[in-house]
Amino acid sequence: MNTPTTEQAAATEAFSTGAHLVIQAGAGTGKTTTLAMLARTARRQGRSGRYIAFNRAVARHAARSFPAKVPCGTAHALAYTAVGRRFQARMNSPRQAGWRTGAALGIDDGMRVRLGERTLTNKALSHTVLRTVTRFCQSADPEVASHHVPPLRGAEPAPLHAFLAELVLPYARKAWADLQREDHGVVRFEHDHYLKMWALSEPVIPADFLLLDEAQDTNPVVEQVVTAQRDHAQLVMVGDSAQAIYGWRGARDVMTGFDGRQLSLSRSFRFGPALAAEANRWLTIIEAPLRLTGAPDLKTYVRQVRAPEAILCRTNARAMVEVIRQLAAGHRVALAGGGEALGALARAAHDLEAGRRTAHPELMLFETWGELHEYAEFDPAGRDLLPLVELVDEHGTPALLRALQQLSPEESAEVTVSTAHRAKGREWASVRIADDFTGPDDLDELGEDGTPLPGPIDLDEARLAYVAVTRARSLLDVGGLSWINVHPAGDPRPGDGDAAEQVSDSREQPTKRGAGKW
Ligand SMILES: Nc1ncnc2c1ncn2[C@@H]1O[C@H](COP(=O)(O)OP(=O)(O)OP(=O)(O)O)[C@@H](O)[C@H]1O
Repeated sequence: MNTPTTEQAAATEAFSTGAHLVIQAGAGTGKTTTLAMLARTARRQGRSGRYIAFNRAVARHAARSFPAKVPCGTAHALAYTAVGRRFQARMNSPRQAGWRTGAALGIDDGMRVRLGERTLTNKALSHTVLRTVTRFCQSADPEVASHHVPPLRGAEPAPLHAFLAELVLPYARKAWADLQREDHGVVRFEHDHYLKMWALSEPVIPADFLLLDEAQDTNPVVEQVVTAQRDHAQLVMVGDSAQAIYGWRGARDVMTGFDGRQLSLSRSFRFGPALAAEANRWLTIIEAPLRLTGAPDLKTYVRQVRAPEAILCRTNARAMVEVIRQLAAGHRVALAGGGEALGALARAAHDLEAGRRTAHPELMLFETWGELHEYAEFDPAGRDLLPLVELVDEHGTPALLRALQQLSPEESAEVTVSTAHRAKGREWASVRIADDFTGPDDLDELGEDGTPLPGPIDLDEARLAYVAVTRARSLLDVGGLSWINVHPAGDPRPGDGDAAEQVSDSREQPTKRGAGKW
């Protein structure tokens, strides 16, 4: 058993008082070990409770170090026991195309509606109806409403979206009503559906304490259920606000603003002081309350790495380029999360190039490759698709599909390519940051030396950079993030007002480069 650090001892001590807690656990600081310490303390006090994670893999990892009597599971598992099991028969129904579900809900097969410059087909409408229900299920709202209707690529302007919402809502409400039937229905029953039904039933979780992991990226529906327990259960929100990178998907950082005693874990067990210093530059930019301390006995070098174990990219398109390069160099390559999503996009691009509409949910409003090209190049809403469009233009879809077929499983790969988003929660001995983590554009102003001043750093980009650099144990090649070495905010001195002005919060202004999905 590990001897607790001062911070771990302080967390255990605070936990034993029964107070609500927020534990900011920096990257690699032994979060699970600490939570298991809390769980053991509770057992000694004769208190019962549970650990809640956002996915099963994380819950299983925690269960390995937790006392047997403290269950580790997901919010979905709790909801399944309470509500979901009643819908078992519906969950096993075969998958069917969205347009068939749409037809069963009354969407006419031949339906075509003009949406600005684009045409909404029955397929696109059906898909949007189902996405609307999912978004409602992930929200804390009591009813399906127009803000749950997802923005459609190519039809983002507000009047078009309002028109779309009017079309979608009656079908979405019908779909939600259909889902209430336990025995059979026309909409395929998914896990998010019973989670929402459970949340709407205002459940009381019988527990003296609840440990919510990854609390910096919590769905509003889970946040609502967990925070509603605060009068009878001790709540412990654990995670790292500096790693909140799913805000664009509707996740919320429940830790910031939660009324509880604030604690932190800052001593890294993953890497040494040199990497901690690199991570701290980003934490300073984010204005996080936490600064990491590297493990003195671990040597981590920050320098160029020729053959890293992992290459972390900002976009999926760049990940694809890295896969092609590594294959060309004769390496066995894995793509974290597999190649399915990119394969679907490559096939969609292929359809559009052939002048056919695609069934890909993101690109359903486009009729030709040229249309998508124009959207990505000239519409600010489509700008994040530009890397993908350029990738297809440069390599061609057959080459992309061929490369995806040559992927190896991670266990046997020499190098794993991943997006920074997918790399969250993971670690490798050596990591290189890919070149698509470019710095902010220069301002129009010139500095004293006559060169253009660099623009402010987007805070969402800085959080992603922090996640990326903290994945390495022994070697980090900062690669595409090297621009931080010459940016005024890269090494701010205490009280350096100019440097503090060199950051911008994308919660206030939309990010220039989109959410970083593609
Ligand atoms: N007090 C301690 N003394 C020595 N080693 C420790 C201590 N606390 C945690 N560790 C070690 O740190 C490593 C990471 O811990 P753990 O598995 O709890 O982290 P995690 O929750 O998986 O990851 P992260 O901290 O990155 O979120 C483990 O090898 C663990 O044994």
